Amino acid sequence: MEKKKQIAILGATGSIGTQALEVVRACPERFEIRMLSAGTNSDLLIRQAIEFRPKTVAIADERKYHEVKAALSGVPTTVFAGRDAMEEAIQHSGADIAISALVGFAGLGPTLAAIEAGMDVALANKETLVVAGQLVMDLAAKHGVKLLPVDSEHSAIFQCIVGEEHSVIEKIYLTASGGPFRGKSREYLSTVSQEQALRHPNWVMGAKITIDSATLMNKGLEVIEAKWLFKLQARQIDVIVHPQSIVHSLVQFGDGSIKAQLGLPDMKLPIQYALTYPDRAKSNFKRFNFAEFPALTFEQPDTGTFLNLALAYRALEAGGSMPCVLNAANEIVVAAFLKGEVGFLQMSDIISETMEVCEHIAVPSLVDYVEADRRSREIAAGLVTKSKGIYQIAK
Ligand SMILES: NC(=O)C1=CN([C@@H]2O[C@H](COP(=O)(O)OP(=O)(O)OC[C@H]3O[C@@H](n4cnc5c(N)ncnc54)[C@H](OP(=O)(O)O)[C@@H]3O)[C@@H](O)[C@H]2O)C=CC1
Ligand SMILES: CC(=O)[C@@H](O)[C@H](O)COP(=O)(O)O
Ligand SMILES: [Mn+2]
Repeated sequence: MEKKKQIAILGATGSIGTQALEVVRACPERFEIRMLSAGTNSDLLIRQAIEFRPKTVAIADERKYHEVKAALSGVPTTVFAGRDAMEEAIQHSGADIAISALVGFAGLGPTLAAIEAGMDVALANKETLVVAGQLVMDLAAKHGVKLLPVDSEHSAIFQCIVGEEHSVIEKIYLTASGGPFRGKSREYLSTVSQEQALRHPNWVMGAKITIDSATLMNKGLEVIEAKWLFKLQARQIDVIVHPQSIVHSLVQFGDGSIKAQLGLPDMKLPIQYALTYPDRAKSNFKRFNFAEFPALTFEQPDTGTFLNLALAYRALEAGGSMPCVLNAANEIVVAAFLKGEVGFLQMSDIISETMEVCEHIAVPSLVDYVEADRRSREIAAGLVTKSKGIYQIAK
């Protein structure tokens, strides 16, 4: 009987975190939970900890410490709370693999802590690689740990290249659903609401990534993520819109052959593959039925309407701290859009302006990334405040 894989989940209460726990629940003979974390959702974290009895839990919101500690008094779990709680809980967990399922820049520190603790990382938090790709890849190499993609497109590519030499990869195609506003004009987009933007056609996900899908920033972030995961140049990464989200991505090889990975839109499959790699475990996930999808279609992204994809390629070409600046500005505008402070189209304008004015560092250290993130947020927030009045009067 093989030893059970010991798992830490950063962001256990979110969309990826809860689906990861479904995968673990379905395979108790393979997996055991060692660490769980939440931002503020103490109720769910407590229920998860009572069910899975991890060695450690972390709650970022310090005010929830006593509540979580009291609720887990009958469970052999150490509770950490506050700013460094996730790093501490990871270090003390003894896990073999960490699922990085936090959202945004907040995922970087805990993911680095998992790597430093010698854990493999099942990476959903794409922002970690967008912000500090070189640093993360170097640290993973130094500690001899694997970065296993969870993002559906990157998992698809990873599955397509198993057994292939890196030198035979000519290019990759990342598929994009096109989001809820595929085919819409800029005039239409100027009045769309948060509720409309949150209605993804195929996937149920957290709010931030759902807005990123609607603006195509998600695909921009994924282009940068792919560069680091698969050691590719920007010109080797293309985006193709595929509204059915069945073909999760494709790889073209030097002989012209293309491999694709297909399946129903269900994140449990890429999560499970990352946890069992190099094995492919059985599952009872719902199977694809050709009768339900008589046509799988593909079209070019509308980059004249959705400007974020070009901004992401620009950040990738500039390198250094620019992808970090792009990411921070994007986090600010997405939060502002969700609060009704800026309109849909203003998001790209503010990101673009932030990238123009924020200082660029060619070879950043971790401290430089933290500062670039802070400075970009400051600039973007200032631009949000400036445009807020104009947007609200126009509404
Ligand atoms: N959802 C999906 O299907 C997919 C997601 N991804 C990527 O995976 C990552 C997670 O996405 P998703 O699960 O949708 O996000 P959610 O918003 O659903 O979940 C985020 C998780 O992170 C926690 N969290 C958020 N902010 C902080 C913080 N500052 N400190 C500590 N914990 C925090 C939340 O805790 P709490 O619940 O307490 O707020 C929650 O557990 C993102 O990077 C996303 O791009 C990639 C592909 C698909
Ligand atoms: C499930 C997943 O990996 C998401 O990143 C998804 O791809 C988002 O859909 P879009 O293709 O609309 O960005
Ligand atoms: Mn994706």
